[in-house]
Amino acid sequence: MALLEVDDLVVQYYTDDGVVRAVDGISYEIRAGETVGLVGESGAGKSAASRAVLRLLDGAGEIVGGEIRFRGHDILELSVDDLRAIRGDEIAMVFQDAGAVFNPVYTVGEQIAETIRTHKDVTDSEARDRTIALIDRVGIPNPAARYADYPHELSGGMQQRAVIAMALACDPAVLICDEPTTGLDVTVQAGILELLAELAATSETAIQLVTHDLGVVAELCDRVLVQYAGEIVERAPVDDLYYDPKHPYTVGLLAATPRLGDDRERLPTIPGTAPDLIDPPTGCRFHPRCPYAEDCCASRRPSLVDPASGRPDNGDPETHVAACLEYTGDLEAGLDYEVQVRDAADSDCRERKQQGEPR
Ligand SMILES: Nc1ncnc2c1ncn2[C@@H]1O[C@H](COP(=O)(O)OP(=O)(O)OP(=O)(O)O)[C@@H](O)[C@H]1O
Repeated sequence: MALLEVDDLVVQYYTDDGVVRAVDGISYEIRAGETVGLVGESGAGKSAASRAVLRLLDGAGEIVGGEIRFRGHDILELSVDDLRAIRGDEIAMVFQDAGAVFNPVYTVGEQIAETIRTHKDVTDSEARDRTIALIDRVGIPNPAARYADYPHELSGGMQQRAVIAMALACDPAVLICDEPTTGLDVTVQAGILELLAELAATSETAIQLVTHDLGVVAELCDRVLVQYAGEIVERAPVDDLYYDPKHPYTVGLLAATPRLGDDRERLPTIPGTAPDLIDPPTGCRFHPRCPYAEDCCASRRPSLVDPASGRPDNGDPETHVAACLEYTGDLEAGLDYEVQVRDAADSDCRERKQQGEPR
């Protein structure tokens, strides 16, 4: 059964330049124990979608449509107190920025223990013991001694482990990790990813992993949602997405992801940039960057369909679906992915030449 169900969610930010529709009608569900990747380039609205789950949008942001249900209860209808009871207890978030999680004037251990005391009926010493066990579990050496450290006394990698310990404090049913390794050096990143993989494998905690890195998704996730310009353009079990991607955007992202044994010196990038969400492109939002775009792509908005049959998404999270007019029989020339990968590599090469960079 689904723990978390997001249905036709719409999130807007109000800015001086206009209304940014950061999330525009996305739907998905997450079941106990599974790890689901939400992937896409910067500005796709992944963070907005994830923050909306806990109603943690900042002042400029608003959920203007849709439903978010946790264990069947609509989160958008909950009172602030009921929401607080769920936050950090049943659903926890791991942000990129440890500074936003820990207060610099209290020790890391006190802050984790306080979270436990807020949500669970435990004595001070039980909260302390549980905290030390958590600090140990996330791989911080000398956990009893680290309990008394202030946040700034931990290295960047250790701080991020502490953030994860804080998120795990109450054994949440759902853990939302938003770019949990961004800004950390490669070795530290690998350690954090290993920790999350271990967590995914050994606990019933469902993980929603937000990242721009398909390599990370391949390592950790069971299923993937690909988000582009506020919309989900493809959804698939992880192997299907890697071995048989259906949306030209996903193909571009995969071409830009390094793989084991890759001997290309430089990876291709997707030509163009992510669109402005104040005034997104008409029709398929990817069409201005898509090598296969035809006239109809600028005027018709594709919805998620089963690529094999062209039938609308049946809502089964395991079904592979993609939003491209090719699968409803509307494209005349069709898709030829080898061309896209080659063209992307060529255009990348041309750009570098123009910039005088070595190939
Ligand atoms: N606090 C804010 N105020 C105004 N606009 C915002 C705010 N936060 C995000 N946006 C806008 O919403 C859109 C989606 O941003 P969001 O951060 O959700 O994307 P993302 O896919 O998570 O990208 P990134 O990986 O860079 O965080 C962007 O156009 C962004 O400029």
